Amino acid sequence: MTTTQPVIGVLALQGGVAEHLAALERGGAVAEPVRRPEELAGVHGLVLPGGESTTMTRLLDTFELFEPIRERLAAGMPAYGSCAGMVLLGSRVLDDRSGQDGLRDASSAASVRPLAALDVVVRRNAFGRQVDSFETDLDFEGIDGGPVHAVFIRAPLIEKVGSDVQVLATVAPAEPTPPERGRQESSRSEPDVAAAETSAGTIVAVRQGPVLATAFHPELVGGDERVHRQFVHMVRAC
Ligand SMILES: NC(=O)CC[C@H](N)C(=O)O
Repeated sequence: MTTTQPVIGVLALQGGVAEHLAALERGGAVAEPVRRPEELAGVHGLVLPGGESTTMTRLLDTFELFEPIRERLAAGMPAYGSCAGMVLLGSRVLDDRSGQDGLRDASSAASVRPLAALDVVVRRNAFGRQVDSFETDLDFEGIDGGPVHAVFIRAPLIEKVGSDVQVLATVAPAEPTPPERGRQESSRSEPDVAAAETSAGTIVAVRQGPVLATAFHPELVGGDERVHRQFVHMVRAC
């Protein structure tokens, strides 16, 4: 349409690239896939999509994009990460509770190397097997027009935030699942309990300056691009 539309890149190494490109276009941006440093240089902001943060870490190295993206972020480029993208934008990454407690920071040689654009501690695959994937409606600070429908897929959550980080949405405490009639209490599996505790009041969307992150996938909800529109506004404001 016009030159006033910001150009927003979507990191296109793996994951839900097409959905983000479409949501950004609907949200008022010119959206471009980014696979090479030269493509990164031409965008005003960048979306890091969902997928697998370990795989994306490897691909960022292979495509020689880790350092250029880190530098742009350090220089104030607006960014939005969903799910695995949120993991990559964090400062420290914890593994899921079933694995070793892999506390990793931006300087360690680990399977997930975060870009450290957000002062948060992120736990991968945090919701446990019972709620591996789920959908819910969330109040989202700064987004009008009612709750945002949120799709969580093997989602991370944010365990700690720095003082400059604004919490935009949390998952409400889960209702404990009543045991089925006639079912032995002892037959209830561990993950039921663990999942209920983990999802209680946990942080699933944050903003720090020009960086936005959600543990869920708004790009998968057709007909509602309010989160992407919010990011387009953030890019315009920079
Ligand atoms: N839907 C997703 O992006 C899943 C994220 C994935 N579990 C990870 O840790 O990278």
